[in-house]
Amino acid sequence: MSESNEHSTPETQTRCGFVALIGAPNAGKSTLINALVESKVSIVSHKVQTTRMPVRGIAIEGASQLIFIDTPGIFAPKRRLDRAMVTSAWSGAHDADLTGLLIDARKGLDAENEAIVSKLPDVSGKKFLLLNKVDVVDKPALLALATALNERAKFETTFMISALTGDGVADVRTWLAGQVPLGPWHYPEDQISDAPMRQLAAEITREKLFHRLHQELPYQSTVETELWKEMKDGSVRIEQTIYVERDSQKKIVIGKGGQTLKSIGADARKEISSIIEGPVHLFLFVKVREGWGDDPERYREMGLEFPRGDT
Ligand SMILES: Nc1nc2c(ncn2[C@@H]2O[C@H](COP(=O)(O)OP(=O)(O)OP(=O)(O)O)[C@@H](O)[C@H]2O)c(=O)[nH]1
Repeated sequence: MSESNEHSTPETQTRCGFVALIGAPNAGKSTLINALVESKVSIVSHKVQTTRMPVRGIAIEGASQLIFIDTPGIFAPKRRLDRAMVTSAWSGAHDADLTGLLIDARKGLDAENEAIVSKLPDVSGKKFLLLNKVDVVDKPALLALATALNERAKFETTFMISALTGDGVADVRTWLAGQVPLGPWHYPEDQISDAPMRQLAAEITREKLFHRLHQELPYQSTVETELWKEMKDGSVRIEQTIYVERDSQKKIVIGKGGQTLKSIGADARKEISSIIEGPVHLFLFVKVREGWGDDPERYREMGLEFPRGDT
């Protein structure tokens, strides 16, 4: 295909970007991300409440790093919680460099998809169209659907794929690799496979921390996973640091005789262990980091904020 010479990009010309996939529930987002990322991480994350895990998977294609943002399925919200989920899906798209609209080609342009398409102009980055499940839809219907959708919104390109069989998925990855902005990779190569899990584990510990101490800690206190190591016996050793702003907060987190930290650790360990379905050894450290809140790179690593695609 036309973009294939992208592979000859010199090593220094790395690219990196955030890609959001949006679509109605059951359009096949999880299946597609699994196929794009080829890692067990996205399978695990399917079981986890989505908003906790902004980064769903990372793929490398040539000199490009593609970071897939998780978004919940978009549907017509009836309840308040539904509305929050849908808002979160759209905000994922607003933060991404590229947004792919995934359509279940069997369903075509039904009311649900019409509603999503009508909101697409509000998304600022580049948009592309993915007609999924081509394994079960005949060609004339696909072409008609592609035409109808392209008349309603501006897409850079249209892919016809089967996330299930993998048909056409490599073309999507190659195209994305050429589209994401020039820039350094956000994740070091040796952390790619477990970066989303590190982030999720940090988010879980952070949640337990605030559950215990929400009145005593400033919201900015945060957690980083420094080590994620799969051991020979099948267990995972995780080392995390809780960063606070002042010595007095450090004392609060540790608690009398270390009791508070111990119970936060026990809660977090239990939950991480149930998600990865295996034993976890969790080690928590508490450090004072002054002025850490000014460091946007740190925010990013922790998944608290997405960089905007304005490079
Ligand atoms: N025939 C066929 N089925 C597919 C394809 N892609 C996904 N599916 C099936 O469609 C169903 C929904 O797929 P998911 O990947 O879970 O969909 P999702 O969009 O992540 O769903 P939510 O998490 O609810 O938003 C599953 O039963 C998949 O096996 C495809 O290309 N062809």
